[in-house]
Amino acid sequence: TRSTRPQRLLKAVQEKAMKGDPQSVISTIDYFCRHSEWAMNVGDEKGSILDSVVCEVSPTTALELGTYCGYSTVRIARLLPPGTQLITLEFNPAFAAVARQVIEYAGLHNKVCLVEGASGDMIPKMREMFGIKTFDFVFLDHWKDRYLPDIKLLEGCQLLRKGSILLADNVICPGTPEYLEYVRNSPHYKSMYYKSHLEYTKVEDGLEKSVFLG
Ligand SMILES: C[C@H](C[C@H]1O[C@@H](n2cnc3c(N)ncnc32)[C@H](O)[C@@H]1O)NC(=O)c1cc(-c2ccc(F)cc2)cc(O)c1O
Ligand SMILES: [Mg+2]
Repeated sequence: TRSTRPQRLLKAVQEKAMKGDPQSVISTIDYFCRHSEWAMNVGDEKGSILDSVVCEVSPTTALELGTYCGYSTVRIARLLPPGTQLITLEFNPAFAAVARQVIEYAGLHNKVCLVEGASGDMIPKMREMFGIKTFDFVFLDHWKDRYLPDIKLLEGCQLLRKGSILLADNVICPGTPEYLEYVRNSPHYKSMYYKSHLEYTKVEDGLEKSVFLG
């Protein structure tokens, strides 16, 4: 049967990237998505903004919602110092299988824990599964209508602390109107918008960074 796009992306990584070199895995995926097949990775332009926020926060505990092929997982994990933990949730088993191999190829499997499951089910289990107290950083990149219910779940499970940083992809395209309205008007958050473009295109998109105020 015909391969899937994530499988073709993985093949490009295995054939063209340097094993153990996260930057080469990132560049290979970006090249594949620009010149062969578009894929819904955060991409290089928004990826640079993600990098700068991760460096600024330098989180000890980080959570990613929506792994897909592991592109942003590699971007984040490559910037984390040893002893830190990035937990990434993906509920599609086929995507998770590809992501595991991309993360492994980049040599970052010791810094990443990929959990197969839906965010709504897994968030309440974070504390018992990983001994996590709170998350310093959360990257939201999963179903766009799950962003709002999931931050409310994170709040409800006391997994955010004063100063926790949320960074949300796709707040313009495909768009997360309810989420934006909430974080921009809630007294519990201070938000700012980073204008950019939809990965590998000229379409407007952006990232919303929100600080939880407690
Ligand atoms: C949602 C996907 C990303 C992944 O998230 C996993 N997922 C979902 N819900 C959950 C959960 N509740 N728990 C765990 N994992 C979960 C899924 O299986 C995908 O692998 N991302 C997108 O759909 C996405 C789409 C576009 C896009 C933009 C313009 C277009 F014309 C077409 C598509 C751009 C982007 O930048 C995206 O990020
Ligand atoms: Mg996205």
